[in-house]
Amino acid sequence: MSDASYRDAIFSTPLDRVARFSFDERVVACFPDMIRRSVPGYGQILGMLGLIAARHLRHGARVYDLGCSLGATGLALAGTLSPAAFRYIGVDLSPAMVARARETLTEECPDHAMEVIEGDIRTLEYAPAGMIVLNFTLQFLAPEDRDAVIQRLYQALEPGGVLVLSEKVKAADEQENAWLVERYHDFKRANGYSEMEISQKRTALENVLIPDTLEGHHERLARAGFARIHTWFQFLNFASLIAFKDCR
Ligand SMILES: Nc1ncnc2c1ncn2[C@@H]1O[C@H](C[S@+](CC[C@H]([NH3+])C(=O)[O-])CC(=O)[O-])[C@@H](O)[C@H]1O
Ligand SMILES: O=C(O)C(=O)Cc1ccccc1
Repeated sequence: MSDASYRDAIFSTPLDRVARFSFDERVVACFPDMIRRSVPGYGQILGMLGLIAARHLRHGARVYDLGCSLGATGLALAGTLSPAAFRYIGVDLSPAMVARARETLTEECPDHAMEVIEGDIRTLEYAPAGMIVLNFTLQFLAPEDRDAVIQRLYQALEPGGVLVLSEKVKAADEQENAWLVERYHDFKRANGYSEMEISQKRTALENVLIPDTLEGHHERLARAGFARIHTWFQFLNFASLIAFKDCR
């Protein structure tokens, strides 16, 4: 079993051609370290998911975790909620991520109902769900696919259901955006990334991770039909929103 976790050194050596970033075996091996050192507030967002579910999830309802990577959301929920409280369904397109997530969740949460599906969140047939988590995944879809996905998720949610959407965001104001990006790079430096790692990662993510503005997210969620939308977390250019489907 390959449950070792390594320090992220993917962009630590000079590359003559920086390849597009992809979620392959090399990334899986260092993913927990990478996401913790690269996403301001990641641990706090995960910690709140269980508390949000405890308040808003119908007992026993399905929870989808879309772009689940190694199943961190599943682990966080299982750490807070009883086995009868929810059924977890993680979905990821990367076979390497799915294999590792299945191993971890089977081992760490033997009493909870934890399923991981290898699939594309754009085309998946969704069953009715009480909560859907999109943690840093929508940003990797082509911008023209994002409206349709959010509309499908709205349809899949039960009345009273919630969508939690966490994303890297951009500020509409150029100066504000530049300041946020510079401080984000300071954050990465403070977390041990070198200038070369920061700049090569930036190149690898160009045209792969395309951030929307917070206003853009609010507008898209409203267009899909969500009754109430709150930004409940922001740390530099990283934010999390919660959207409520009306009880009818
Ligand atoms: N169309 C798609 N369908 C399914 N999965 C996809 C698709 N496109 C990308 N992915 C998957 O979305 C995940 C994004 S990571 C999410 C972190 C996690 N949520 C976490 O809270 O730890 C964020 C990051 O690494 O920056 C990857 O595992 C991709 O394989
Ligand atoms: O490393 C970066 O520069 C990133 O933006 C990485 C990232 C962003 C959002 C979620 C996970 C990783």
